[in-house]
Amino acid sequence: MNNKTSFSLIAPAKLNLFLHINARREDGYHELETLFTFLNFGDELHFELTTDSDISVGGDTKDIPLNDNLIYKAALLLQTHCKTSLGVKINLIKRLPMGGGVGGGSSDAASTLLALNKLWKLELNLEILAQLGLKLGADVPVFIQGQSAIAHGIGEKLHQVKLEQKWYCVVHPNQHVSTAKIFTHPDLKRDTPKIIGDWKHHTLANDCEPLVKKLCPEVEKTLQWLLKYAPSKMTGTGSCCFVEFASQVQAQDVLENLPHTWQGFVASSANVSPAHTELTAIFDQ
Ligand SMILES: C[C@@](CO)(OP(=O)(O)O)[C@H](O)COP(=O)(O)OP(=O)(O)OC[C@H]1O[C@@H](n2ccc(N)nc2=O)[C@H](O)[C@@H]1O
Ligand SMILES: Nc1ncnc2c1ncn2[C@@H]1O[C@H](COP(=O)(O)OP(=O)(O)O)[C@@H](O)[C@H]1O
Repeated sequence: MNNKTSFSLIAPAKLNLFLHINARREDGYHELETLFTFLNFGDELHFELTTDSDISVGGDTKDIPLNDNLIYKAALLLQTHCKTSLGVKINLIKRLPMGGGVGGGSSDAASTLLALNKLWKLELNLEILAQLGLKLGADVPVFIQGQSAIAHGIGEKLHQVKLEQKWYCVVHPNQHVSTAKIFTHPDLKRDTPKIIGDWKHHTLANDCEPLVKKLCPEVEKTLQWLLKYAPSKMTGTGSCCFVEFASQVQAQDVLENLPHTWQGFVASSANVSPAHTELTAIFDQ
């Protein structure tokens, strides 16, 4: 292990390649089954060690009050858990749309936990970091474990899967969809049976899609527009929609034709989270 006192780390996007909701639990959370893949595109976080125990977060954070910022919450949680007197100065470059279903906030939190575990030399294992991460959001553990996976439970029980590398064009229809609003809506489909046997032999869908399309016509319009190129899907609780291709050129072609009212990006998928790949390169090589 080296003694780096400052470095940058990606907080990659995720896609839910399918998302089934099986039941609603008594605590309001939902039992789900979802297939996570990571993308080679995301926010960028810069970490600088300080010895004064202060945690500061700067950069593209204007819209989020410090105490609500998942980066700050993650750093504080880890500092408190490990009773360290070290601090950190964090800078965020935000590239992922907020409330877009690509997991930006959760990924920021996970990359913060992974980075500070190294910077503060805490040596917690991924299991402990994932348990801490779960306190911040149901999506955080998959970013901590860093392997494409089918998730069960509320998203924290992970079964690693190996997927073929694909190229995606991800489109943000300029709509913010609140995860809590979708999960509390009476019209959400919550009764998809659990997958029995191999998931590849099942009809796979995103159970949030019909409701989000109804509440948010721009999402419906985006999915329709993308259909010209390939079968289109929504990720998570929206609002981002995506199409999958074998080559970068095909995905880039969609992006180049995108109506100006929407934003998008092209990225390849990865079975190992790019945050883990980068951390290994920084600390273990
Ligand atoms: C739906 C998913 C699928 O990947 O993604 P997003 O679209 O938000 O990215 C996630 O499970 C979201 O994870 P995350 O965004 O971390 O959720 P949390 O902060 O824990 O919870 C946000 C809200 O969603 C609801 N929630 C979340 C997860 C779950 N399994 N059941 C739920 O009912 C809870 O009511 C909570 O109020
Ligand atoms: N660092 C952060 N980046 C993004 N969102 C954050 C962050 N900290 C807190 N949030 C809050 O989390 C919410 C969900 O954000 P995000 O993870 O980007 O969406 P989604 O879960 O739909 O992918 C945002 O609307 C925002 O209020």
